[in-house]
Amino acid sequence: MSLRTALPFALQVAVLAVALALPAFVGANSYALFVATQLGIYVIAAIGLNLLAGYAGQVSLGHAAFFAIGAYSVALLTVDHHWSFWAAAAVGMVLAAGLGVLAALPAFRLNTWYFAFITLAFALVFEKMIVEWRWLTKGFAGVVGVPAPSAFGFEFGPRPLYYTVVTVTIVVFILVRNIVHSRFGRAFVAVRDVEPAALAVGASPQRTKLVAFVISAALAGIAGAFFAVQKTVVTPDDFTADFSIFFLLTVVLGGLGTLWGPIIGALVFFLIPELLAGMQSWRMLIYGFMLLGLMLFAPHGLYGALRQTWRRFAPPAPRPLASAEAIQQIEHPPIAGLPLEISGLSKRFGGVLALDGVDFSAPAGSCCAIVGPNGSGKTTLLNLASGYYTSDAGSVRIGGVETLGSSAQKIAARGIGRTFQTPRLVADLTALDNVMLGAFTRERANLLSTALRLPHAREEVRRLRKEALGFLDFVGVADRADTDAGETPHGQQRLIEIARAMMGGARLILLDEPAAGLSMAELERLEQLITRIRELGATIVIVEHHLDLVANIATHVTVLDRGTVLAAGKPATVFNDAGVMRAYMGERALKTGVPA
Ligand SMILES: Nc1ncnc2c1ncn2[C@@H]1O[C@H](COP(=O)(O)OP(=O)(O)OP(=O)(O)O)[C@@H](O)[C@H]1O
Repeated sequence: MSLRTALPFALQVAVLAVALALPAFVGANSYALFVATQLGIYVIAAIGLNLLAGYAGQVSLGHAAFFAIGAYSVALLTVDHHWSFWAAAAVGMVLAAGLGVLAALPAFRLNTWYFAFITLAFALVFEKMIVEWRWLTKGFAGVVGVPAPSAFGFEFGPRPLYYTVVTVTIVVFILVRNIVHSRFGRAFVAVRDVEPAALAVGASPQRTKLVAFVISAALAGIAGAFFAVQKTVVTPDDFTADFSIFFLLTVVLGGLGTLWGPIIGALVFFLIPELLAGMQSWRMLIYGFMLLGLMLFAPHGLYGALRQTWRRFAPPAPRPLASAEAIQQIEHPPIAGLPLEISGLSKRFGGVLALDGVDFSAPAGSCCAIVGPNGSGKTTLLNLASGYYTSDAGSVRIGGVETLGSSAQKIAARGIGRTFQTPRLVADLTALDNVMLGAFTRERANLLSTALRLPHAREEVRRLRKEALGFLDFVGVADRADTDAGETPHGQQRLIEIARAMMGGARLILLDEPAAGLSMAELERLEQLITRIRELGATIVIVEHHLDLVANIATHVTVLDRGTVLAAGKPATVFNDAGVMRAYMGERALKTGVPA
C-alpha cells in the first residue's frame, strides 16, 4: 500500500476506532454519548440526501418531513399501540419511502428548482399537518415517553443504542457506496450531468430520480426512527423547515456527490455548534461566519478541500492500464442489424419547417449517409428517429416496428444506439464507466442485489467490465479506460461514445457528425472502425459533412436541403449531381468538381 492510499485508509480506521471506543471513555448517560448517537442519526439521513442531491442532482428542501415520518411512526406505534421498535421503524421507513414517491412523482415533471420548492412546500404542509392532526400526533404537546428498543428481553440503553446507530450507519454507508459504484450510480450521475446520455443508454430520467428519491426518503425515515427513541419525545418543533435546510447545508458543505462528504459535513456542522455551546450569544455568529468562509474558500465542500490539499502532498499515481490479457480474450459476435424506414417525416419548430415529408431508408447491415448544408434538418431526423423529438407527421419503423411516439429510452432499449454532434459523455465518470453505462438496460441485477453485492451481481459486473474493456479496445482507446471522460481528448470522446453505443447491444447505430474535429489519423481510424462495425452486421446511419469519408464508407447517400430530400442514391452518382453540388457544395464545386 502506497503512502497515497495508506493515509486515507489509516484515517478511516481511526474514525472507526474512535467511534467504536467512545463509549468506553464517556459515561453511559453522558451528554457526549447522546451527541455522538445523534450525530450517527444525522449521518444516516445525510448519506441518503447526498445520494439524491449529490449523485442524482435533485435538491430536496423537504427531508425534515421524511425524517418526521420515521420519528412519528415509531413514537405513535410504540407508545400508543405498544409495537416493537423494530417493526415500527420498518413501517416508518416504508411510509417515508411511499410518501417520497407521492411527493416525487409530480415534482419530477418540473425542473430542479421547482423540484426543490415542491419538496419545501411538502415539508411545510407536513409540519402544519403534524400540528393540526392533534387526534393523531397530539399537536404541539408531541408524543412523550418513547420506549427504548428491546430485543429478546434485552433493553437498548444509551450504549447499545449508540452501537446500533453506528452499525446502521456503517451498513448504510456500505450499501450506498455499492449503489453509487453500480449501474444505478452511473445512471444517477448521467441524469444529473448529461440527460441525453442517460436517454441514449435507455435509462429513464424520471425512474432514475425516483429510485434516488425513494432510497433517500427511506434513509431519512430510518434516521427519524432512531431519533424518536433517542430523544424519547417527539414534537413538531423538531422537524421545521430549518431542519431540512440544515441537512442540505451539511451535505453541500461537506462535499456534494462524494461518499465521505455527508459524514464530514455532519461531523463539522453538527458538532461545532455543540462545542460552541458555552459561548451562548456568540455561537451562532461564529457558526454563520464559518459557513460563509467555507462557501467562499471551499466551493467543493470540506471533503473537496481536504482531497485537494492531500493531492498536493501525494499526487495521484498513474492508474494501471486495463490488462492487455483481459482485452485480448474478447470476441465480438456478429450483430443482427436492424433496418430503418422513414416515410413522410415532418417536424416544425415554430416558424421553421425543419423536415418536410422526408423519406429515408437504411436496409439491415447497410451504412447509409445523410448529408446536406447546415440547418437542412439532418440532426432533426436523427433526433426523431431516436425519440428525442416528437414528429408532426410521418412514420419511423425500426426493425419493422413503428417507433414514432416512443420515448428515447424505450427506443434505445430496442437496440438503437446513437452518438451526438457534440460528444455527450459523463465527464466525471471514467471512460470505462461511460462504456459500462451503455449496458444499463442489459444489466439484470436489481437494486437490492446490487446494494448487497450478491454473487450473481458481482459476476455480471465482472463480465460486463471485461466486455466494456473489449469495446474500448475495439474503438482503439483501451489505454484511456481509467481516465475521466472529461479529461480525454475530443477525438477519443467520439470513439468512447461509439463504444458506449455498442456496449448497449446496438443493432442500428446513428452517428451524428462523428468526424467533426478529428485529426487526419483519427479520421482514418474512424473510417476503419465504422467499416468493422458494419462488417459485424450493424446498420449504420451517419450524418456527416466530411464527404470523402462518406464516399468511402456509405453504400447509399441521402441529401437533405431545407428539410426536403434533394437527391438519394449511390455516393458516386449523388455527388456528381449538379443540383446537389450547387445546393450543398457551392458554385466552386460545380465548376471544378472539387467539394468546397
Ligand atoms: N430544438 C430546436 N428548436 C428550434 N429550432 C430547431 C431545433 N432543432 C433544430 N432547429 C432548427 O431546425 C432546422 C434544422 O436543424 P438541424 O439541426 O436538424 O440541421 P442540421 O442539418 O443538422 O444542421 P448542422 O449541419 O448545422 O448540424 C434549423 O433551422 C434549426 O435552427
